[in-house]
Amino acid sequence: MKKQGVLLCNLGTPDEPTPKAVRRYLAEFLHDYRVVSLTRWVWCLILHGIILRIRPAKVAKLYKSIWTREGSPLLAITQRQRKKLQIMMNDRFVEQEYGKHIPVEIAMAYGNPSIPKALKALKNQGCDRIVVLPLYPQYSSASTASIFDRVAKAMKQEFFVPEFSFVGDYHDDPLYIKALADSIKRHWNQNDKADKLLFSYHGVPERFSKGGDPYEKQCHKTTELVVKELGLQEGDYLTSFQSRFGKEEWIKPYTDATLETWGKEGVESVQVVCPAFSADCLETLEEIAEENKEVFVESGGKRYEYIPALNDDDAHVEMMLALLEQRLLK
Ligand SMILES: C=CC1=C(C)c2cc3[nH]c(cc4nc(cc5[nH]c(cc1n2)c(C)c5CCC(=O)O)C(CCC(=O)O)=C4C)c(C)c3C=C
Ligand SMILES: [Fe+2]
Ligand SMILES: [Fe+2]
Repeated sequence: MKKQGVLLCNLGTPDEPTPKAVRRYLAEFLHDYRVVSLTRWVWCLILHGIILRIRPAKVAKLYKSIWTREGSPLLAITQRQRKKLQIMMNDRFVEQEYGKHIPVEIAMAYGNPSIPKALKALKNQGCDRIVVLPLYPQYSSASTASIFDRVAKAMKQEFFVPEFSFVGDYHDDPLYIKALADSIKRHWNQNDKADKLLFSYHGVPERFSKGGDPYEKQCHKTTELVVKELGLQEGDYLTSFQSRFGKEEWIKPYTDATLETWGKEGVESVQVVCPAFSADCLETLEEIAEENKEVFVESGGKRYEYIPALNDDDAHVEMMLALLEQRLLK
């Protein structure tokens, strides 16, 4: 029987909220062809000549505003998810059924802890079968597939490649949908329901959808299933896309433009949930909770609330456990 291990992956984050650390992180991230696929020499000129000279100082300030005593929220939350998942697995999974204890490691596609290091840690614990769970509910080539590439690259120099099982997406998983819907209901119990519920997902270039990336469709499906569970009617909610980067067209409608229109049209209150993010991070805590609040209020809106990501909620970790149970061999 094989010794199995689990690798939880997320996108990555700088080691410190300083221009130097942010530059290092962005350089690794933005060199990935899955993320930006312009002709290499053209992109390298833009990236090294402009972006990596200007963006790190600006973005480091934003990271400083969300940094915690445990470090970057994205990493701190992923560490908490790992800890809870390991405890739940130890409690629930009968060791004899799976051969041996199943270790859980975390890794980031860019920055630390790196995918090669985490895979080495699993290998050192004797794992010869690894389930990789990218914590991206909706598949995208810029997120999920880049993890696939990095896992494969880490194995390139190895004589022995373990057996891998790779989770592609869980955008319509019933436990994920229920956990999301319950988190929204919880928010409604603690704060009154707003005029509108905005489902804001990380955006990708339009080119992705045209090329066959199912991300946009999967985002709409997630919204459809959650609103069904919540009993919302058309007009009560909308799906939008945030975090635009660069000059090309990204999938629409844009989150900021939607909030501006709603504010101007007299919508008084809005609640925003970000189902593409399994952990709170710069894109939710700063862009959504702060920047976009300003957009809405300055356009005439009165009440604006961000509904936190599922983070290390029990229901979220239970969902991870169920996804793994479907893939771990007995
Ligand atoms: C350059 C284009 C980008 C694409 C395409 C993209 C897709 C994408 N990203 C996430 C998740 C996250 N992105 C985060 C930050 C972030 N994203 C981009 C660019 C693209 N993302 C940049 C340049 C940054 C860094 C911040 C900045 O400079 O603006 C994060 C947060 C990381 C953190 O440290 O908190 C996450 C998470 C997904 C899911 C996705 C495709 C669907
Ligand atoms: Fe380069
Ligand atoms: Fe991103």
